[in-house]
Amino acid sequence: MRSDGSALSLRRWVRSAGFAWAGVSQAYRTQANFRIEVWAGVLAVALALLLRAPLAPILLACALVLGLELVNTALEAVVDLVSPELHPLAKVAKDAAAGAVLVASVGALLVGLAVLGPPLLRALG
Ligand SMILES: Nc1ncnc2c1ncn2[C@@H]1O[C@H](COP(=O)(O)OP(=O)(O)OP(=O)(O)O)[C@@H](O)[C@H]1O
Repeated sequence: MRSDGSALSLRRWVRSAGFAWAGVSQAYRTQANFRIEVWAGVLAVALALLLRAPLAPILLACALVLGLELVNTALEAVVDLVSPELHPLAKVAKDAAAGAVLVASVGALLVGLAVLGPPLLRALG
């Protein structure tokens, strides 16, 4: 009985993960900003590996930016669904969600500079 339940939970988890991956893949295909952030993250991780810099802060910063970009994409879709016409509250919602991505991106840039800057300067100098 218990193993049947575990198998069912695993199947549900795999199914949910499939939907979640579809969301990531859809965002990559349709959102230019998401693609830029993915490749900026890949570049930062590659640099960290090359320079033997700490990887954890870079990975965390990338996950924060990409996660918030996905939330921003979801919120834009919901706003467009419920308010296809212009509305001041729709503007507040979209601008605040975009602001969250901006704040995370500036933070990620600063983390990147702090973590990768010194080893990069040593390697170049
Ligand atoms: N329904 C709306 N009512 C009022 N203002 C809106 C509405 N939709 C969009 N806006 C304004 O236009 C801006 C751009 O909205 P848009 O939906 O084009 O998103 P975006 O920032 O271009 O993102 P993306 O390029 O990912 O679609 C919003 O940040 C908001 O200020």
